[in-house]
Amino acid sequence: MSCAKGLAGVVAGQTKISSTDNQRLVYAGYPIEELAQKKFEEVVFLLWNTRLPEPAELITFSHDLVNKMVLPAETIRLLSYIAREPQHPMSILRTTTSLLGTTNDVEHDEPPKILAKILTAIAAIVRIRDDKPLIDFDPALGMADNFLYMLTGKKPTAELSVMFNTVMILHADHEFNASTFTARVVASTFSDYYSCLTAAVCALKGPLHGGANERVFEMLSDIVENKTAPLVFISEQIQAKRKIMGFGHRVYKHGDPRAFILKDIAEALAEKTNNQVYFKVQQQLAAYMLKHKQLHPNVDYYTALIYHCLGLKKETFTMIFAACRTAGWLAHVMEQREQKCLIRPNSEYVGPKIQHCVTQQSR
Ligand SMILES: CC(=O)SCCNC(=O)CCNC(=O)[C@H](O)C(C)(C)COP(=O)(O)OP(=O)(O)OC[C@H]1O[C@@H](n2cnc3c(N)ncnc32)[C@H](O)[C@@H]1OP(=O)(O)O
Ligand SMILES: O=C([O-])CC(=O)C(=O)O
Repeated sequence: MSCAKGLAGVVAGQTKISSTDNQRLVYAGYPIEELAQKKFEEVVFLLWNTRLPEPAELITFSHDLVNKMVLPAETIRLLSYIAREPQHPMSILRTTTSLLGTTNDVEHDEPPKILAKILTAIAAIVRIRDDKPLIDFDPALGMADNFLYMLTGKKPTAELSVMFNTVMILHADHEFNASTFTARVVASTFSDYYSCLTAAVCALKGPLHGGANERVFEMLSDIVENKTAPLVFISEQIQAKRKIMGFGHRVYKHGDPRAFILKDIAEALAEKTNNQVYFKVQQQLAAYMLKHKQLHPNVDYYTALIYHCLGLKKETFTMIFAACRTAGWLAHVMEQREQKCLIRPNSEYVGPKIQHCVTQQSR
């Protein structure tokens, strides 16, 4: 038996939720470019039902999601300790996701409540770490607006609301990426929702996956703060054979379709918040990477600047990604459960040939 390194090119299962075929991202048949201007809840409905909601259904669905954006008092009490720990926020989120699966009402937790709770928990982690009071959801706002409000304490303007909904939609799903596949493996054993999500958070944390967005901003601030020439910086990194975070993709070899949309949002927000210096650096790095490595920015490249412009700290960036992707993880967990099939591939054994233990008598 031979194996494909990193399962590259291997079709590991079937899904109706999303596709990256032909280098395009499509959710349940709808191109991402057409969905980008919708409300986050509408896209969540699409991912969970593989159809868009009727107007009345959308109102009920959104209302239901938003009204579930509360945490049990006991969870908040525990979070106020856990979130202050010095570990990385993604480690805090890993523990929090697991913790959410141990409260008394967990038996009745279904995807809408789970998604709502995770968003609220992420906002709470950010606020607690900043020593700021927690913000209650506003029933007049949608889910993405509430999430941003609960994170920053400011109600988004109409313009910001459109941008943030787009950011959340573009991160919501991506077929069999590493974290979603992890969630599906756990789901395939008929484990519970929170176990699947906890495993997914662990996979997303790594720098080759969702953890890249934080490293992108680290690189940008390093360049800006040290007044290094971007082209000098990048050529040195490439010569040293280092990977440049936010570039390259396992599936997209001609550019990540999400990055094209996110680039415009990053540019607009950078201008609004006086952060153009970072955007200019990003443009120079991207031009170098295309010319010398034929590599394009991925989804994590421009979101790093977007989150910075929203006033978020870089350590929290991957949690924001996790919040958006929870919608997709839940869709895949539901689908995997319906498929009723254990994921258990084979391995190619490359260890020592058959040998025998030397017993006392044969010595
Ligand atoms: C949400 C997401 O997960 S999007 C991805 C986020 N991750 C990152 O941005 C981390 C940086 N990027 C990478 O590490 C990779 O591009 C990955 C892991 C995303 C995809 O990689 P793979 O498809 O496995 O390709 P692989 O890592 O084997 O790269 C192929 C070649 O391109 C090079 N390459 C790929 N990405 C980069 C990069 N960002 N910087 C420099 N070189 C790179 C590799 O060094 C390799 O070169 P080689 O053939 O000379 O050894
Ligand atoms: O699909 C992947 O490998 C990674 C990715 O872009 C995502 O999860 O959004």
